[in-house]
Amino acid sequence: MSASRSGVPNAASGSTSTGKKTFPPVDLAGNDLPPSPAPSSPHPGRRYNIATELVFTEGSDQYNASSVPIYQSATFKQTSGGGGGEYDYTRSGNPTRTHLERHLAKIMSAQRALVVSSGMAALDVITRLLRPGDEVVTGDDLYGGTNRLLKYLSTNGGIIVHHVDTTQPEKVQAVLSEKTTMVLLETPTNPLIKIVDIGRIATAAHEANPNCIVSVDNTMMSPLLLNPLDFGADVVYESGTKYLSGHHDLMAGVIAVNDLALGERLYFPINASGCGLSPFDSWLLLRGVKTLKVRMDQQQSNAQRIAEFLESNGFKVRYPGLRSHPQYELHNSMARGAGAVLSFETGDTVISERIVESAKLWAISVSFGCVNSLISMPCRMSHASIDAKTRAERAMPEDLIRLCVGIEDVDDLIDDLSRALVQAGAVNVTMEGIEAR
Ligand SMILES: Cc1ncc(COP(=O)(O)O)c(C=O)c1O
Ligand SMILES: N[C@@H](CCSC[C@H](N)C(=O)O)C(=O)O
Repeated sequence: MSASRSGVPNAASGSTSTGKKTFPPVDLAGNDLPPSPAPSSPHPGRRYNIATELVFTEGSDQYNASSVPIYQSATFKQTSGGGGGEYDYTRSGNPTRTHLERHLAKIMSAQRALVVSSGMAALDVITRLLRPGDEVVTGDDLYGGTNRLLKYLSTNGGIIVHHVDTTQPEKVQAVLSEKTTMVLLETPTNPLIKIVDIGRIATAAHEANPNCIVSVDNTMMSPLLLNPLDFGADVVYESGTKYLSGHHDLMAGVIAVNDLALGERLYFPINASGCGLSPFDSWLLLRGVKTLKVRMDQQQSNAQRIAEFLESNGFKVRYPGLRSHPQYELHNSMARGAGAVLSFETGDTVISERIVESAKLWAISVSFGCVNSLISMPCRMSHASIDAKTRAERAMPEDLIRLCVGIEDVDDLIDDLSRALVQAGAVNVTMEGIEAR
């Protein structure tokens, strides 16, 4: 059994073909290990189109169960006093979790995937690579919880965090230096739906410091629509609470890498702190992933119709599926779709509040990526942990409404939204229909 207890043996460290230094492997105590031979492919690799790969899993248990069992066991019997079992303890590794990790590695075109208890736990694990004095470069439009964790690390952990407009690579370039040990990107950003050129920023970051870890939060896209590792990212992570699971019945986080020694570094805090995903949630997530494509196809086509409906009625809509999005071309050069989250402004916070409260089919909830549609006001909900002064500095409109589109009948969703817009006084009703005030 490997040192990882998670199904993937240690890999050799050294330099990549781009000259980028990689991490040496570590043992269970976190000590550096001498390089070991690179393993043969740790996951079977992708052979079929994504819709097939999402549902096709290889390997099962000794009974060839069609649905991989939930190994609801904290501990595992060993073959001798010196250990010898493939698993010893679920905090360190569990067969249901391993099965999910191998499946996700394949889906994410990564050498290794790790699953943890939430998207924030994933970011927490990644930021444990940082040391006091390290510099992080990140965006000025970020999920509120990401902003909160980075603020905590800068206040209490001696980490210097630079928030810049990551849509402008020259602004990123201006703060990059050999002290930059991590770049954290979101694209599209939550909630302003700004697009970030992952390849350009990853290249600049690695030029500034070959050891810099470029990490991309892929929650808004899912591996179906974007593979940040293909554009030079070192680590991709996402909240499995969203599209991957799709039913808002679990919390999960996924981390994926191509550098196996880096993967082992990331596994260490998962085992040490115990944030690995539980067997039951691993099973639920594995089940959810299988329907990712059918859900996303429907959510995305609904989102496109709704974005067009709002735009054609005079609202300023932020959605990368609209040709009017200022970074439409950039987004489509990286991604295979626009996702199902869009935001729009009404020009009046009270009117926005009334719209949110008048909608019936749209639940007033945080989160996104689920089969049912949600409506929210980010400044008061998902991003309320960013103080009002910072929100204003970062030009986050207080009246912003975020729509997270589900798989319902799109005409029902549009009818409900139109009724809410009229009821809230957000539109003038004309002979032709409605138009933003
Ligand atoms: C873009 C983004 N990243 C990360 C997270 C964190 O995920 P989780 O809620 O699963 O911790 C969220 C939402 O919570 C998010 O919107
Ligand atoms: N009260 C929570 C808010 C979670 S927001 C969840 C999601 N990322 C979204 O953008 O809707 C908190 O403080 O973290």
